[in-house]
Amino acid sequence: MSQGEVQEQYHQNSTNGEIDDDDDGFSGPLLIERLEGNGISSSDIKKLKSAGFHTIESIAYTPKRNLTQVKGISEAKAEKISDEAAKLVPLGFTTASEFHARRSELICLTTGSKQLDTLLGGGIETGSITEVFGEFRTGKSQLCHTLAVTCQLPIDMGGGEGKCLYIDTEGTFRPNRLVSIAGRFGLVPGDCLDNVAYARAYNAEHQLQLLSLAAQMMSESRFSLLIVDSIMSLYRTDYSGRGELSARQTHVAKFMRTLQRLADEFGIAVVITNQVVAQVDGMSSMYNPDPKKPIGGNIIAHSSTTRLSFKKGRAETRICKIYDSPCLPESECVFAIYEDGIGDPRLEDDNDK
Ligand SMILES: Nc1ncnc2c1ncn2[C@@H]1O[C@H](COP(=O)(O)OP(=O)(O)OP(=O)(O)O)[C@@H](O)[C@H]1O
Repeated sequence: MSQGEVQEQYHQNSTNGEIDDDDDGFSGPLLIERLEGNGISSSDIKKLKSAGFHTIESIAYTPKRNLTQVKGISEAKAEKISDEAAKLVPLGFTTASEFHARRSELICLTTGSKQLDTLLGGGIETGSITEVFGEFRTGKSQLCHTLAVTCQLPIDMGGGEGKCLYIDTEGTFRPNRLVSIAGRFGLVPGDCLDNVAYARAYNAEHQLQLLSLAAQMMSESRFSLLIVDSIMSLYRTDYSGRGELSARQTHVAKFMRTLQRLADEFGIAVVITNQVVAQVDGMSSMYNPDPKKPIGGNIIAHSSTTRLSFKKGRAETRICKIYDSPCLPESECVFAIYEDGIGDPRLEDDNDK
């Protein structure tokens, strides 16, 4: 099946699903078609769309010189398009109180664990990137599966009333996990699966291309979550050695910037998982007997808004520590992995002690 066919199939399936795109409460992004007129033709719109620009926000957040790189868009045209977008998307200063009011309306997606939600100040924040890193079996993918379900819930149940886009780079996505989790939250398993758009990424270039497709799908349907599980694994195999490090980091930076743009443009939550490596510098091993750090260097560190460290606890319990956040203290909590998803440690686990 071609990419176009896959997408069409997805749309056909999703029309029967639970998420209602015509919901009155949905104030989505401004579709790029609204720019037509004032010297901007439908053929210009078509060119921009084929270059991955589907919303006026995406134009407003992009430097003019990037628009001139779109095939068939001249410098003068890029100027015009950019100016028109700037008229519709606020790009100037706002008061802190206005910004505060806007932030207080931010939706958080429930993780399935009350303790974890409390640690995170309500759950996984929409409009920003949350990175979850840890060793294997620490529950990173299990959290992703749980969020792929909870993001579909009504807002008053801790959801985002939107679909989920799931980019899987390691082949660890298991739809049967969604079925088990859907039951716990009272969702119809079939609908729940239809509301998750899944793509397996096969190389770093493909991983980036999938984001263009994601932008198009988000402009056509209501999504509340984008997952990349895991962010660096294809880079580790596609780029090897010190000699390719700079090229790798440039590509990672582009990927992260595109993720942030999608978060800003569509107000979705972006969740990425990351692997860890042993930290070898002397100071860290002096205070920590088993020091591990997430991979991807400063690029990942600076472009993830919230960074969470997962560690294994006893049996099915896991520990989440806030590693970096613009507004949360460095505290931690215990959660657990169950057949029906992430949750708070249950009483019988305490009795085992
Ligand atoms: N159906 C289930 N019920 C309960 N626990 C489960 C279930 N499926 C998986 N787990 C537990 O989840 C853990 C694996 O978590 P997860 O797949 O999220 O690891 P990860 O952190 O993503 O690791 P990796 O880096 O290897 O992908 C295992 O300990 C496993 O026992």
